[in-house]
Amino acid sequence: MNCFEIEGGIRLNGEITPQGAKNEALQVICAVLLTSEKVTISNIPDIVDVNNLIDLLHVMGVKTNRVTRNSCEFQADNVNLEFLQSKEFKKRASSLRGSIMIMGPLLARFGKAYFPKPGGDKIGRRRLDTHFIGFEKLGAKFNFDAQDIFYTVEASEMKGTYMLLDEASVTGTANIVMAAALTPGKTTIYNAACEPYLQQLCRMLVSMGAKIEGIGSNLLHIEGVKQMNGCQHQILPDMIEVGSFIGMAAMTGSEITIKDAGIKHLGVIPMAFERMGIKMEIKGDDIHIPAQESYEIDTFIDGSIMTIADAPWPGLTPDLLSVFLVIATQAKGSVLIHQKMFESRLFFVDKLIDMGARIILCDPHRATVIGLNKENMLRGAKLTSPDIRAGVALLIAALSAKGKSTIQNIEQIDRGYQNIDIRLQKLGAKIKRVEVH
Ligand SMILES: CC(=O)N[C@H]1[C@@H](OP(=O)(O)OP(=O)(O)OC[C@H]2O[C@@H](n3ccc(=O)[nH]c3=O)[C@H](O)[C@@H]2O)O[C@H](CO)[C@@H](O)[C@@H]1O
Ligand SMILES: C=C(OP(=O)(O)O)C(=O)O
Repeated sequence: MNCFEIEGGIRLNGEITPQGAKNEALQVICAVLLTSEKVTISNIPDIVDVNNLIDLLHVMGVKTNRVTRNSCEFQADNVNLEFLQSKEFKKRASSLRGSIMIMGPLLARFGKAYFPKPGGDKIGRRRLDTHFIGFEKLGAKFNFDAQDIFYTVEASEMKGTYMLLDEASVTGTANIVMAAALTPGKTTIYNAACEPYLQQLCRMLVSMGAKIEGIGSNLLHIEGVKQMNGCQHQILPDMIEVGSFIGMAAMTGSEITIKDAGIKHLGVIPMAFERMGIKMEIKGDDIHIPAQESYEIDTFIDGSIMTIADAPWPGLTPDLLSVFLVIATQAKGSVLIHQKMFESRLFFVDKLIDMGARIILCDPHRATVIGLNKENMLRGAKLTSPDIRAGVALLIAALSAKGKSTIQNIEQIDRGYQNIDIRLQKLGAKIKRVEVH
């Protein structure tokens, strides 16, 4: 297990380019299973989760050719379905969450799909009902082996239908869309998730020959096709990285330019940071964050305390709430952070409190933060990263804090942020990766 050692309180300066989006990469890489033809994907982030997924496809028999570290050719013309029952499959597939999205393509193309307990962040209950109810609506038979925690779907015949999803699940929608793309007849999905990840997946599927209408909305119409062809696809910049860098600049009082940020795909993210008092200038597709001595959290129009809450797209992504929480600790003013979707994502506030932050954890979903207005710096501390986004929030806290911090369990951060230490060093951060034996 490695850890980061960080000497905090240093202003950063310079340019940083976001990696390709982790959550889009996981979707579009699973989509290569829909065709026997070659699919080339570029701007793939070189991160643990994505590399594990590529390795999983490879051992399933998909030809993978890494043209560069960030682009890869895939050809799923000889998928080994027997492997899906093996111990090795279970081990590899459960090392991440996104691999659940191999199920939709496998079901539609081969009539069966299996999956063990998915991995990913332990941030509360993360049910998969939406995925399987959707598959069942398309005609699949579902079985759950509770002893082994093993999910099976099989179908001899599937047919398009209307379905209203019980919740706008991101990976659930992706799975159902991919299955419907190759299912005869018309499928209508209402209450579909429509994050940029899904919009990108749908655009990719269309370029593979799928017939999809309503992309970007919560009402998708899919006319199943018999087969799909190869394509080339480029992954968007990672909006969660963009948000993390905006927060990092504000918290450390640094002047940073985020290059090629994919601004038109950021939705309400820039607006939400502006309501936290953070100044930003948009220059073409770059975001320039000037050095700010302080930033003041807005109130609502009636003067009541601001709430930053997550919601399915086009609402604010839950994956940035930990970053909003951490930057609020040094803002002027107060804010209620309301993490509606996940029930165990806010417990890391204990660590921020140890560092000197003023936070009241009201319940597992809500934390009130009373900003210190940079009058008292946070103190360096020994920290452990409980999940990917809390990990990056603690990293931001450590960069801004007085003195030295260590962050353990950085595998969580590496799961989603490409060479983060090296990229931050280029901005002047004193961050060192230390191998712990
Ligand atoms: C690999 C991947 O892409 N992971 C993302 C994906 O996970 P994932 O697809 O697993 O998350 P889901 O969208 O299924 O659900 C996330 C959580 O929100 C709840 N929920 C969801 C929709 C809704 O309308 N109401 C509601 O309460 C669910 O019960 C669950 O607890 O989407 C999440 C929500 O954006 C992100 O945090 C994850 O980073
Ligand atoms: C929760 C996340 O990832 P995963 O769904 O892979 O656990 C995330 O990216 O913030």
